[in-house]
Amino acid sequence: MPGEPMTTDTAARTERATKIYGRGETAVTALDDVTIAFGSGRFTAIMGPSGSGKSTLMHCLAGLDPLTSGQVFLGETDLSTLNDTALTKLRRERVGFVFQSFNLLPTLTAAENITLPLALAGEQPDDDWLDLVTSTVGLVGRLDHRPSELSGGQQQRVAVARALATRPDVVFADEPTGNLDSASGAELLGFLRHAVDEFHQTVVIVTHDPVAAGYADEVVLLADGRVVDRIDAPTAEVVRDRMVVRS
Ligand SMILES: Nc1ncnc2c1ncn2[C@@H]1O[C@H](COP(=O)(O)OP(=O)(O)OP(=O)(O)O)[C@@H](O)[C@H]1O
Repeated sequence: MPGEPMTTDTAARTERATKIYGRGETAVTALDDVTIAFGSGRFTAIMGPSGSGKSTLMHCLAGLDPLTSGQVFLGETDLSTLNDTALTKLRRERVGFVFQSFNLLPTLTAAENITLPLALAGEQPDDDWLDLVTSTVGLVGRLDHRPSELSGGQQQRVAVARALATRPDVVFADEPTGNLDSASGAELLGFLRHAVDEFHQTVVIVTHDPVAAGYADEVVLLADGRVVDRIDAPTAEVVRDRMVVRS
């Protein structure tokens, strides 16, 4: 029914989302009236040319950046109704992040980095869950190491385990394989895929890489701040072809 909150299996969605940076002549429309839903337990890759609005969409979905107009919902929660304290709490408890640059705290061990979101939220770790997550990403035996004692691939696995620690509604990953060699990148994408298949985790990544997009259930293609294409069950070849058609 019109106006009813969506009760379908949607983890996150936008409704006519517009984001304009700056004002007047220098204003940039980074998102232009985007209405899109991300299904629960699905792996979505956001793609598109540089400057097409990929990071902006992800940041707005994750409550890191407010919209100029329109709405973002995480589950049933309309982010525009939340004050800063409530938004911070939502990000801590219901959203997981993986960044291109790992963003681990150098003085903490891998285990401490992984449980940091729980500590910040004042929650007790669920040891069985953390054991499952750390063994899934192959970190058992490395948990006492600090980031500087880990390879890039291992550091990013810590970041993935940290993102999964709170069992968030959505894990957002911005170019998570951007700083990894292809073998470590493939391994990392395999872990994200496993989290979707085995833990019913919802994952949304931004990537430029058609091979990375091939791990997703769906590709959302942006251009000039708009959704211009969606590809179901993408393969790297199909993604490459569709990107060429649009370029
Ligand atoms: N904080 C900001 N202030 C002003 N303009 C911004 C800001 N952030 C992004 N933009 C502009 O908004 C547009 C979309 O940027 P965004 O970073 O979302 O694109 P992207 O698709 O993620 O690009 P890339 O692939 O290069 O990372 C660009 O024109 C960018 O210059």
